[in-house]
Amino acid sequence: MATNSSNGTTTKPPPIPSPLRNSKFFQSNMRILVTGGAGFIGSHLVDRLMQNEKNEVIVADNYFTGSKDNLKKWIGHPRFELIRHDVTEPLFLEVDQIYHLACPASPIFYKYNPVKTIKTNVIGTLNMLGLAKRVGARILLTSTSEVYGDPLVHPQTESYWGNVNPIGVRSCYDEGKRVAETLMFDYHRQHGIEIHIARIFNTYGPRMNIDDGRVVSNFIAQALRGEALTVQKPGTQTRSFCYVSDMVDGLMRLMEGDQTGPINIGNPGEFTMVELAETVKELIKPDVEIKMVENTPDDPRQRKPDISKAKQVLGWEPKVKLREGLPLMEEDFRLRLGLLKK
Ligand SMILES: NC(=O)c1ccc[n+]([C@@H]2O[C@H](COP(=O)([O-])OP(=O)(O)OC[C@H]3O[C@@H](n4cnc5c(N)ncnc54)[C@H](O)[C@@H]3O)[C@@H](O)[C@H]2O)c1
Ligand SMILES: O=c1ccn([C@@H]2O[C@H](COP(=O)(O)OP(=O)(O)O[C@H]3OC[C@@H](O)[C@H](O)[C@H]3O)[C@@H](O)[C@H]2O)c(=O)[nH]1
Repeated sequence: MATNSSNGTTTKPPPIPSPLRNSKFFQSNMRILVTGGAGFIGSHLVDRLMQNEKNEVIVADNYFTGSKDNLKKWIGHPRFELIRHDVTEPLFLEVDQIYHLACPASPIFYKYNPVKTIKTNVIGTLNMLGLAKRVGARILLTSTSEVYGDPLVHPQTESYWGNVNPIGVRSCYDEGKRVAETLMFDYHRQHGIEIHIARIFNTYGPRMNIDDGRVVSNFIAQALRGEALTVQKPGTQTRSFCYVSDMVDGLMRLMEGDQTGPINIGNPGEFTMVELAETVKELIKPDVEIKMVENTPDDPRQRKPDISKAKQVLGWEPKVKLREGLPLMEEDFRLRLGLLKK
C-alpha cells in the first residue's frame, strides 16, 4: 500500500516485511524497537507499549542521558529486552516498528559533545532507516520544534521552513534533526519505507533528569532545594510545555496511522520564562527567590506549536495543563530527592 506523503506525492509500496513473519513458528506479536527507550520520553513510551500483551519491546540505548532505572520494572519480563547499543553503530534485529528516540534532548547534553550529537542524528538515523528497509519495518522519528530554529513565524505550522543557524552551538541538534527528517523522506520516496515524523515541542514530567539543565526540571529542583530560580535573560522568551503522557499518546497515534508527517506534537499553552518561574514559585515554594542569569547563544525567543494538523489527522490534543502537570513532576522529584512532603 502506497503511503500519502505530506506533499501529496505517492511513493512505491513499502518493502515486504521480514520473511520471518510468514514462518509457521512466528509469534504473532508486534516486535517494537525503541531506540533511546531508557530516557525520559522513551521509558514512558515503553510503559504504554508494554500494556498491550501483543507487543514485544526491545530497547536499544547507550545510557548517555538515560538510565536502566527508568526501565527497572520491565527488566526480566518475557516480552521485554534491553540492549546497550549506540545507534551510530549498525543494529541487526527483526522488528516490525521502530520508535527512533535516541538523541540527547537537553541542550546542556547535546552541546557537551556536538560532533557525537550530529553523528547520532545523521548516522544513527541512517542506521535505523537501513534496519527498517532490511526488515520492512515502519519507523517513527522524534524530531523537534528546534527545526524551526528562532522562528519568524508564530505559532509554528509544519509548512514553516524555519530560521536556523547552520554553524551555531545548537546546530549539532537543530541541523542534525533537520537532516534526520531529510533522510526519513528520502528513504520514503526512494525505497517506500513507511515513515512518521513527530516534531516534539518542550515536554516535561516525571523521570526527567533532575540536573539535566532544562528549564522545568531546573526550576522544580531549585525550588525543592530552596535555591533561587535561574531565569535566563531576557526572561520574556516563550515556550509551550506538553506533559509526557500527552506526548506518548500523540506518538503512538502517529505510529499507528498512515500519516508521514511532519506533525507538531505539543501543548499550545505558551508562557514566558518569568511566568513559568512565578508558577513554580506559587505551586512549590512561595518564598523562593527568582534571579536573572546569562543565557546561551541562539536561544529561540518564542515557540508555540500550531497543532491543527495533529487534531485533524490524529484526533489528538493535549489534556494535561501546566498547573496540573507540574505537581506530578514535583512529587516525582521529591521522591527521588528524598524530600517527601511533611
Ligand atoms: N523532551 C523534550 O522536550 C523533547 C523535545 C523535542 C524533541 N525531543 C526528542 O525526543 C527524544 C527523547 O527525548 P528525551 O527528552 O526523552 O531525552 P533523553 O535524553 O531523556 O532520552 C534520550 C535517550 O537516548 C539515549 N541516547 C542518546 N544518544 C544515543 C546513542 N547514540 N545511541 C543510543 N542511545 C542514545 C540516551 O541515553 C537517552 O536514554 C529525543 O530524540 C529528543 O530529541 C525531546
Ligand atoms: O535554568 C534555566 C534553563 C533554561 N531556561 C530558559 O528556558 C528556555 C527553555 O530552555 P530548555 O533548555 O528547557 O529547552 P529548549 O527549549 O532550549 O529545548 C527544549 O525544547 C526543544 C527540544 O528539542 C529540546 O530537546 C528541549 O530540551 C530557554 O529560553 C532557556 O534560556 C531558563 O530560563 N532557566
